[in-house]
Amino acid sequence: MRDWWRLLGHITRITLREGRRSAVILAVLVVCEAGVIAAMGLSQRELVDDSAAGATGGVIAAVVIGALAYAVSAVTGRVRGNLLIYIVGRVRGRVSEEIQRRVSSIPTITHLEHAPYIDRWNRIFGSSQALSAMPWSALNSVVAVLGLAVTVGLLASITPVLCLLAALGVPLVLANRRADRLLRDSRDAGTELLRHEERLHELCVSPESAKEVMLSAGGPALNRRAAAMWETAAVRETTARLRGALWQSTAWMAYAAGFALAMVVVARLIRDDRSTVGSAVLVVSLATQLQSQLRVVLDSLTTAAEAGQAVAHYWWLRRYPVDDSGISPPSALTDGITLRGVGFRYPGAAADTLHSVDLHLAAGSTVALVGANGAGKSTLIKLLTGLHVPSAGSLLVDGVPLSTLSPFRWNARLAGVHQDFARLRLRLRETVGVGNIRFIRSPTVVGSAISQAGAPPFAGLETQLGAPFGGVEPSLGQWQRLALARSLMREVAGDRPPLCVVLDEPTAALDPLAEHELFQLFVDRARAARLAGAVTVLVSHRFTTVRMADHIAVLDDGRITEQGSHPELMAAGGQYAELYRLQERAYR
Ligand SMILES: Nc1ncnc2c1ncn2[C@@H]1O[C@H](COP(=O)(O)OP(=O)(O)OP(=O)(O)O)[C@@H](O)[C@H]1O
Repeated sequence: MRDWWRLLGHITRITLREGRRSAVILAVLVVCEAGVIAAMGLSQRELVDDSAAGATGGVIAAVVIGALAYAVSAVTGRVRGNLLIYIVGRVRGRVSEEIQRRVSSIPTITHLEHAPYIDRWNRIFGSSQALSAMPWSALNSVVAVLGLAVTVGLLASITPVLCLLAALGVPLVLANRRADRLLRDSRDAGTELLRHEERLHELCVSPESAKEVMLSAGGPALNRRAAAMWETAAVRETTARLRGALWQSTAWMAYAAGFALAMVVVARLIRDDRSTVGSAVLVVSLATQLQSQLRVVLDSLTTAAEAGQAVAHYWWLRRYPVDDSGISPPSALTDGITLRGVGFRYPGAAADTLHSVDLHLAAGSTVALVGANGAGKSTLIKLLTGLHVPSAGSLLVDGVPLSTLSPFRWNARLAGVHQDFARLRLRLRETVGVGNIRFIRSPTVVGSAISQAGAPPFAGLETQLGAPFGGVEPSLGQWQRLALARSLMREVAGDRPPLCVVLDEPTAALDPLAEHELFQLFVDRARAARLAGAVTVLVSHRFTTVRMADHIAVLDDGRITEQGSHPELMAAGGQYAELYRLQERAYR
């Protein structure tokens, strides 16, 4: 509950910052609207009773109050709705920005790769509306409860038994909510089916997959499956609608019966001279408003509760460790990077991916990681770059644990390309320039990075990339060169040289000659950067490239089985030598 209040305070402060005057007007309107219902009912009662008694002054006063109440109701309803959309929209923008900023400032990628975390983000983003509306749902709840209390008080003032009418409004509102919930649940349950249905259709129309679908002649079967899924979801939704309508009709019948009984009670009171015709009018007026008042109370309580659920996720995010208090990495490596007994298990995985890895990446050297698919090479790269944190052992940078370095300052001293490089379909200048955002507008720096990576210049730096955006669609190899160019941006711009360059199959999509040239380029750079002691870590399945490395580590099922220089490993005659000879024979 403390978290709820703290968040309410936080969102209220954002609301006041975003539009203090609009917020104050809205708050006044919300409070005014609560009094309007009672004023309208009372003015109608006075109008009828004073007309019957021939009290002209009373009639005029009732007409003026009634007219004012109607006018306020009409104006406030419209203005209030628009103001609420405006204010909550602005606050939502700020809240979403804050959430995005926090998510992107987490230095590791664990939270982006694993289902429980991803579900949390989705829930936090999904509830940004409820969070932004928190001050209003809280105020609405308080005002609606007060308004309801006034209505019930007025009914009780005629005769206490009429309070039961308010009680009959509750099933009505609950039935409406149940109908909404049934519909929502059916849609939630259908979401997965519809997502599959959409994916199946996408398979048939997206250029990448359509080729395979055509080859396998599987199009009609996929379409049939997709249609069946859509139908199942549609039937579920229709059934939910019918069930909801049944609940609503039953509750309306009960409310209508209660209303009729209330009118009988009032009629008897009038007959016995214990009440007036005006009171009957008041009952009709209040009874018609009661249901909407109850709905507002329950709706605002629901919104507050929804926000309450989001509160827990929100504070979880706020408390997620984003620690940048660590020390700076050294300006140059003298010893290198050492892995001591490093183990790693992905969150939620049943087994470790890396087991007791001992490896020394000497300053200024080039180290190649080789091994079968799934051996753990990319995972090791992710640990070196701080994208994941080892589950066991230690990773030392010049003898200092990586965990004690500032993750952001360590990031700033990394360069390279990951296996799953991004295809940024922007303008060529931006696609490459994001590698060093300060120089994204510099044609000299961007142009130089492009030419050093041997990436195509296309029709100039402002060329739009990506066929879906009406631009040029680079080939896979060209995309990979663009990723390489991106990774060169920091160095080309003259930033501090990297301490660690990771190249995870950076040239898998390149032809062998291009791969050889590019790797040579990176090796030369690494040698040139020897002063900074940069370590270059390369993952490749091509042994002609791998043999150029100073040190080679062979990974098998998350363990290092062999390591040494190319001649040493060849002389040892182990797995490396066998694989090397196999590839050599294949290329002969
Ligand atoms: N995000 C992840 N969550 C859970 N398990 C993962 C994740 N990424 C990789 N793995 C698992 O870790 C193991 C090692 O994967 P990794 O990508 O490091 O292998 P690799 O040696 O680089 O393979 P390849 O040569 O195919 O690129 C695999 O069994 C893989 O299924």
